[in-house]
Amino acid sequence: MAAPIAVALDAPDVETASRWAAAVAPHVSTLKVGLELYLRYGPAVVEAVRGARETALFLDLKLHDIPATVAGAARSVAGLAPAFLTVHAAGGADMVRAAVEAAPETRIAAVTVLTSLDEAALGAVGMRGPARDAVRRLAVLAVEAGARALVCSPQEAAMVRAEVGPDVTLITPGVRPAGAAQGDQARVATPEAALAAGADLLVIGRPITRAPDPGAAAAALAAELQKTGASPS
Ligand SMILES: O=c1ccn([C@@H]2O[C@H](COP(=O)(O)O)[C@@H](O)[C@H]2O)c(=O)[nH]1
Repeated sequence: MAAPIAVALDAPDVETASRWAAAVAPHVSTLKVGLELYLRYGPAVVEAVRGARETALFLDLKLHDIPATVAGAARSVAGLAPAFLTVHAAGGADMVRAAVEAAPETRIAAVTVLTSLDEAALGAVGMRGPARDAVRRLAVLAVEAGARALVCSPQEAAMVRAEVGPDVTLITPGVRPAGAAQGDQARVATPEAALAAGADLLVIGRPITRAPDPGAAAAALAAELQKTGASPS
């Protein structure tokens, strides 16, 4: 079985993204298309990276606007049949609900607090208190508004799982294999720790795509997760 990893295809051009997709797809469950590619190429890039593969498609557009606009945006991409589409939970319950109702076949994944933010950065934008308090609040709000998936850091996964129960898909970026560069991620953990904490899907970009051989890097991570029993075989 493919490892529960969504590879973030954050590439400057569709040729690079397609090459990465072909290399990693045999080893992982999901391919993630984000703002860098989608804003440049639009829906065509989704078809290009998906190709004829069975791999699930995660459209990470982090919608954040008034409810009517988010509903329209979600409807616009629903035809691409993404397994997941992200919205920011901070857009509020009505906004999350609007996305859920506009794209009923897609799992709307509400981003709680970006994994690049540490306590100081959160304080600077006016969010007082520890990150995990904001994550908890936003997770509950989003699930009550109908979101069936949540995005949080692996450091909050166990707390969120306890809060929202087993049926919500927990997606964790901020995943770094031991020794990998942290880059701009602030709240991180290893893949094994993320799964042990209750994550269902690990978002991993640069540790795979910037490796000399992205296919080999994805295969090694998948094998490691299986060896440690962290991933289903
Ligand atoms: O809180 C969030 C939400 C989304 N992301 C996205 O995940 C990947 C992470 O890539 P790495 O190279 O493994 O850091 C990237 O596409 C982000 O847009 C996130 O990091 N944090």
